[in-house]
Amino acid sequence: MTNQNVIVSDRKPILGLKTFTVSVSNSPLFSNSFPTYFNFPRRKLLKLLEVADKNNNNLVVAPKITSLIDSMRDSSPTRLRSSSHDSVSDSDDKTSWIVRFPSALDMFDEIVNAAKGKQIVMFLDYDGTLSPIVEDPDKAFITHEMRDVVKDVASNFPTAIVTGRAIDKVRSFVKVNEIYYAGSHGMDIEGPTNENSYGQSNERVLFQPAREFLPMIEKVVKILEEKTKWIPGAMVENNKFCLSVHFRRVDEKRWTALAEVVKSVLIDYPKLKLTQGRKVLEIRPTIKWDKGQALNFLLKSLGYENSEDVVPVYIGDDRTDEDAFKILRERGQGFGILVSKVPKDTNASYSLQGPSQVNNFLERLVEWKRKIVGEE
Ligand SMILES: O=P(O)(O)OC[C@H]1O[C@H](O[C@H]2O[C@H](CO)[C@@H](O)[C@H](O)[C@H]2O)[C@H](O)[C@@H](O)[C@@H]1O
Repeated sequence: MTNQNVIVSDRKPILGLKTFTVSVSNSPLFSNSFPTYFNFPRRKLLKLLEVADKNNNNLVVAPKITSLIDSMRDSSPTRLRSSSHDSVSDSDDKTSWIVRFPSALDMFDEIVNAAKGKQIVMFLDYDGTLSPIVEDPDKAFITHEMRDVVKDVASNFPTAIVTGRAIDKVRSFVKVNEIYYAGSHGMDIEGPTNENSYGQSNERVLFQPAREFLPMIEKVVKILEEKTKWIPGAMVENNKFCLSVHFRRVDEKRWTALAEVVKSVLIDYPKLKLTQGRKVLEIRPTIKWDKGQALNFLLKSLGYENSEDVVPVYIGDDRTDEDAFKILRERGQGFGILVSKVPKDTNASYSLQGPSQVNNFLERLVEWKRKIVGEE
């Protein structure tokens, strides 16, 4: 049993169950590093865990592959489903959802009234927020109109793009230098490269809390590229301090195989964790750092750590943006705006239906700011 990683499936507490599904890898018997699954009686499993513990092996509690596949089917953040037994229809759901999370365009006056005399700081997610979701991640371009409005926003408010992508990639799409970029889900933070209206420039790298993981991520990218190349449509994207395994173009029949490859590779990397976005499995360091922490870091860098006079506005469409929405709720400041056409479970306060509504919202914000500056 030495040098084996034991994965106990199911998140249920161990003591309550009679049998468990266990996967074993790295054994000479299973050298292809695909996980092998066994059903174990509870008593035998506890013995196995005892041995694993004595041998200092890793013990990882992981979700069952079936629950991973289920959540791969869900959109991100989790889509709300109407429950058939209480005969709530999809349209009823949508109506009650839009009442709870009204359009940020309809609530525009409330938002800017709350910001009067205060400093708005803008946080913008990239994919699905500034650019529409497309099949090929390398072709997720933004429109000229969106680029222009982002530039205008950046010259009126401190602005950051907060993304799961590598900074270099997202900068090559956005092509605006007067803003902050927080790439790799906030684990790579850079300041503006051109001086912005706030005199902030040339600081470049501000914070990289996962620097030590760089070689590990590079290695895992290579392993996954190799192990997924037989799955048509699968694509591994190196996002510097994290990586994405895309399945948007993979036939659903092969999702289980892909998820199993990813999970089997991760068995050897207990310091990496698996999360999910929109048709993408994301692998990142287990450090306690996410888009919400990046938002706090940037507000602190801008001098607003304990300020009452700041209104952070965060616009995003993905499960990972929920970390930032949650931080805004905890701070009791600003507004989270979820970009979604369908009801989703969210910590945001308002909603917008897609990048073109985001564009409208940003235009109105710039107009409003120009008007109040003109009046002063
Ligand atoms: O934080 P974000 O900026 O939203 O980045 C999250 C992921 O976005 C990208 O993938 C998503 O957009 C692709 C292009 O539209 C789409 O093909 C894919 O299915 C989406 O998941 C990016 O490629 C990923 O690396 C990011 O993790």
